[in-house]
Amino acid sequence: MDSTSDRVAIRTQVQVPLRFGDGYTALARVTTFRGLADGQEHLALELGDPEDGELPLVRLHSECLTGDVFGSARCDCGPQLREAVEQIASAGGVLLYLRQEGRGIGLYNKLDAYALQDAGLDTYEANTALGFAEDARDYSAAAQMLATLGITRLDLLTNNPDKVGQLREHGVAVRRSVPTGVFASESNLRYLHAKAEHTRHTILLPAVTASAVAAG
Ligand SMILES: Nc1nc2c(ncn2[C@@H]2O[C@H](COP(=O)(O)OP(=O)(O)OP(=O)(O)O)[C@@H](O)[C@H]2O)c(=O)[nH]1
Ligand SMILES: [Zn+2]
Repeated sequence: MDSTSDRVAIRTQVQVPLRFGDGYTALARVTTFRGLADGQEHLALELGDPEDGELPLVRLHSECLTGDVFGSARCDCGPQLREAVEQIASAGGVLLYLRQEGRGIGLYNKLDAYALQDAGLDTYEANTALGFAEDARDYSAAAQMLATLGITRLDLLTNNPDKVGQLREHGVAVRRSVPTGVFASESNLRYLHAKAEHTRHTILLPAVTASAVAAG
């Protein structure tokens, strides 16, 4: 852990009851922080309680306004977020909601990348065509948040090996990664294939069809 973690502190903790459209409810303790490395307004949602001797289940969820809020079918973020809340509330753990829209390039740039994808580039090629890294996310602040909450050992809900690797580099003991569901549809199949092939996300997918390619 780098020395900036020493300066990170809890700013506020509040209880937020969550209620989803289908009636599912959960109670979250939401924590905000002072002094995070990247200065962003990241949130921690603590849900449930791990059984004695069990490790907390943790998800680093990267913000996706279009998927998380509006239900965009271009990606799998919305269903992953909902699944994560349920799994963590059941197992006990924390969801870090990280303000890393568009894999760290921001919302407008992500939408520019969508336009390039509609012209034929894949999700990573579109980032580089815009002058960004393929994936600009850095999980230092996430490691600081976990340390501040006293979480040093955990199971990580993800298919992304980079999240596991970066957390371990920051001294977090990730025991194992727990795969998320695969929420494939015709609209997001090409995007999911690019993640599996390009950044080695551990997701098993059906073959891309001609109509899925057209859908981007
Ligand atoms: N730049 C860019 N960002 C995207 C695109 N589609 C989704 N995102 C962003 O990608 C982030 C989610 O990352 P993913 O690569 O889908 O999944 P992950 O978080 O790496 O992996 P999991 O933990 O397994 O879900 C969110 O911040 C989305 O806004 C895209 O086409 N271009
Ligand atoms: Zn998304």
